[in-house]
Amino acid sequence: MVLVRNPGFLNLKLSPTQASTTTFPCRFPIAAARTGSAIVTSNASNTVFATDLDRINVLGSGNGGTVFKVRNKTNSEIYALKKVKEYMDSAFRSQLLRETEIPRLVDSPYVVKCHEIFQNPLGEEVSILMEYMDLGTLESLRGEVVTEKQLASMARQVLEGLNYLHELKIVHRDIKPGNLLRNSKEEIKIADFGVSKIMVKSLDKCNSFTGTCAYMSPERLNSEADGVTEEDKSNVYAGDIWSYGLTMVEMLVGYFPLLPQGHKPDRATIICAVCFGEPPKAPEECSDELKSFIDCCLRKKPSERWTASQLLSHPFLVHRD
Ligand SMILES: Nc1ncnc2c1ncn2[C@@H]1O[C@H](COP(=O)(O)OP(=O)(O)OP(=O)(O)O)[C@@H](O)[C@H]1O
Repeated sequence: MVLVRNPGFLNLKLSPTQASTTTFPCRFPIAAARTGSAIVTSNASNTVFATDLDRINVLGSGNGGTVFKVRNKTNSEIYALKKVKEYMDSAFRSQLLRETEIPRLVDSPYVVKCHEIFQNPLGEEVSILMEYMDLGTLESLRGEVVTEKQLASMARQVLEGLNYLHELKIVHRDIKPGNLLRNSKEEIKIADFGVSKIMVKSLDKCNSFTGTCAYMSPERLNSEADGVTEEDKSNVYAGDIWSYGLTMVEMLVGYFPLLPQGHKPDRATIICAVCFGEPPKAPEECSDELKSFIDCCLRKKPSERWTASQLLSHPFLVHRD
């Protein structure tokens, strides 16, 4: 089946910086790799130096910083370089820790690769060199026709990435169309660990109100609600599955599915819709398998939601190989 999609993606953030097409030389005040404390980590076999990079244009910006398209002068390789915002307070330091700690652990074809992390000697300025995804985020798919086959391919790739992260005990906490990147090889990868958290010991601080609230699960938005148990609160991975399910429905219908199309979202309306409304469903004309798949992701009770690993063997994905 084919669904005709409409524009209307939810955007609860400020407009991104307009992309510039001007080429200008790299003038990062960041030290190159292997110069004392300058480099934090490297996953690549061929180290890239900050001074090798020419900025091409701005790809976008978010709460965490600005992302540039850059070229390595030595071999013409293209990358995305995220310049993390400069803060000198503890918020900056903890963001820095998250941004630099997690990419070091992650190596999956379904997660945007982090090649290098540059830091200046004082540590107050950090840039992350990433794999460049030439088609941008899933938000750019608005208005396009998405078949169930295409959706299954998209859904599987994101799920492989989530399953990988969850097995490493990493909760992403901000899955949404704007954090899923595409390239022209038809690959989709999870990006942006700005609010991720490694759950090595437990769940502790994962109940704080960070991330994009529109895609947050009911138990995260209102952990004090009747019926939310301690077990529910501790099942933090299920929160990613809710956000994922919502994102997949949005890909199908073309607008944020918890509100009527064209409705301007505000925090209070979203919280009411998530916590007191019925979970969104796949449209009536979809196959039973797709309807069931969405239902398994969007159960209000976290313990009833399927895990990433269970969803990977759901008939909606299995029967579309
Ligand atoms: N690896 C990449 N390749 C290509 N474009 C990218 C890459 N990473 C980010 N971008 C672009 O840069 C934009 C900003 O990314 P960034 O991670 O800073 O913020 P965000 O995820 O949009 O917002 P926030 O951090 O507030 O959630 C993205 O929306 C995307 O268009």
